This record gives sequence, structure tokens and C-alpha cells, in this order.
Amino acid sequence: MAALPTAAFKPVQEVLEGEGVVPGRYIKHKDEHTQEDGDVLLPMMDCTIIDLALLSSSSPQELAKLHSALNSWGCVQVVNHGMTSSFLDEVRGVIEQFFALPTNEKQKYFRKEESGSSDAPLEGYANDDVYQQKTLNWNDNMHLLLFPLAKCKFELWPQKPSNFRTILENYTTKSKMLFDSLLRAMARSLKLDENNFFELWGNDEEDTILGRFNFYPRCPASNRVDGLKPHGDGSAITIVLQDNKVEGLQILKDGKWFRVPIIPEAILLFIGDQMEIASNGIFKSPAHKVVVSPYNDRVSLAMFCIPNPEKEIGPLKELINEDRPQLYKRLKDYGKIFFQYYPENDADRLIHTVKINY
Ligand SMILES: O=C(O)CCC(=O)C(=O)O
Ligand SMILES: [Fe+2]
Repeated sequence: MAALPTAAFKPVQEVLEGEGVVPGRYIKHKDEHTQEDGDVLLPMMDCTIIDLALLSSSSPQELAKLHSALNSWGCVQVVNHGMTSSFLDEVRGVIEQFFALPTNEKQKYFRKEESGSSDAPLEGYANDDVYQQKTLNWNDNMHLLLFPLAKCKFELWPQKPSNFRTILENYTTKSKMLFDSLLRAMARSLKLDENNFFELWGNDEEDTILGRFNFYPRCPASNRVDGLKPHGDGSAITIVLQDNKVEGLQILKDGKWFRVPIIPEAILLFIGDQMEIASNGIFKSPAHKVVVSPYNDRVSLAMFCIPNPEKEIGPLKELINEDRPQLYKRLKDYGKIFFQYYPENDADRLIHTVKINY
């Protein structure tokens, strides 16, 4: 990967300063204008809300709801997860405070090439401009490895606001428990041994959680830019803490885009490509994207469960049978395959590259 051009770096947040014109590099190609002007009128998805307490007590109805939603949408929102709304607001608050800092303060945590390697992610603050995408996302972001603690590069964690680290460590510890409960419940909903998905993620000290802190500045030409282009997540599973006031996340189902509702007390779960592979296609990794508001900035925090790249991932043998032949190849380091294609504009379903064609 080319060296990251620190000197030329400009946060999207500052792009409109001066003339206030959105540069062409951010304007979507004509053929990407699928629903220009119409985004606000898109239907809301029929989002399943899962009660974690019921799930953990193995309520058959709740497990069936989970199975059905992950099989159709690949996404649910989870409530009763043990984190209070005021705590979730604190997490959102420190993210907002970080992105509100002056650029020279944020640049102390700038993403450097040396911080990444084939098996460790690039960490720090940046935006997609540094990867020279064809059309850029209207998004500034920060990537931090959040788990396990032994792998955290705390020198890249913001010192301001001063409670950033405490809040994020606390949120990560609670999220790890949430991930574990969800993975167990997902296995149970498929009538598998409840520890089966720990083979995929969670039982290995090289399994990690990568956090992506997103900031989508408001944009007057909001319907001509993408906050985040359509993509499926390359993780095993992802949880997203959405902004509690500003909508923007959309999900694709049967070729149509739907808005994802804001449920302030909920945490959103997306199936990632590696879980779609492990579940032999029963759980779907949905394409999703983010649209930008003309009036308000939006933040979110996506936490990706990334399996040890040395581990071979493939459809579980219990989920392969005559009616459902093996749909995906067995592979290692899906992240590497994923990031070879990721900067492309049309890379919304990279999982197709590892499909077995009968
Ligand atoms: O901003 C959001 O709500 C979703 C972010 C997302 O999809 C990602 O970071 O992969
Ligand atoms: Fe995503």
C-alpha cells in the first residue's frame, strides 16, 4: 500500500470551508444515482427487535425470531443488553467530542502505514482520501483495535476527551459479552452446539475486535454523495452503535434499499461475510450504505469481530447436506481477500468471490 500522504490530508469536515462547493471527487457517478432525491422517501425496513434476556434464557420464540431475521435481513436490533441508554449516550458523546476537536489535535492520531501489516489492521484517524478511491466517501473515521487489551495500541487512542479510553474500554468489555451471547444464541437458533461459532470467533487470542468510529459531516449536496458506499462487512459479525438522532443507515433486501430505524437504546447487529460463509449461507451478510444529512452531522461506531487470519473458515459441516450443498470455499484470512477489492466502487458483495459455483 502506498505511503499515506499526511501533508495533503484534509478532513471531509473541512472540505466545504471557503467556497462551500462539494468537489467532484465526492460526487457519485451517474449510474450510482439509483435513488437520487428519493432517499428520504424510502420505506423503513421491518426491523426485528431482539430481547437479549429472552435470548439468553433460550426462549424458543426469541430464537426463532433471531433465526428468521438473520436469514432474511441479516440484521436485528438488540435491546435489554445490559447497557443503559445513558451509558450509550456517553459513548456517542466521546465520539462526537473527538471529531469536534481541531484538526491538528486529531492528526496526532493520524493513521500511519507502519501501523498496519498483513495480519494487523491500519489504525488511527483518517478518511478514504488517503486510499485514493475512485469516488470518495463523505466520511472521516478512526480505526482502533479494541480487543484484546494486550493488542491495543493505546498511543493511538485519543487523549481528548480525557474519558475516551475509560468509556471505550468499558463499552468494549460489555460488547464482548454481548458478542459472546449473540454467537451462542445464533448457534442455538440453528440447533447447533452453542459453542460452535466460537470456533469462528471468540475462543482464540488472535481473534480481535476492530472499532471503526464514523463521522459523516452534514452536506448541502447530500443526495449526490455517499456517506459510506454500499458494502457487506468482512467481519464474522458486526455491532453498530448508531447516532440516536440523525438517520442515515440503509440496507439492501431483494434489490431494494430500506432505511434502518433509529432505536436509541438498541445495538444493531449485522451478519458479516465470514458468518455467512460459516453458516453456509443461512445467515445473510447484507449490503448496507450510509446516506448523509443536509442538516446534521452523524456519528456511529461499528465494532467488527475479526477471526484469527490463520484460522481456516468454511461452512460448518453440520450445515451442509443434500438440500444445502457447500456454498462457499474454505479459506484463511478473508480480510486480505476483502481489502484487495474494498476500495472499488462496485465492491458491495465481495463474498461472491469465494462462492462455489456448481
Ligand atoms: O454508520 C453506520 O451506521 C454504519 C457504518 C458501517 O456500516 C461500517 O462502518 O461498516
Ligand atoms: Fe458496514
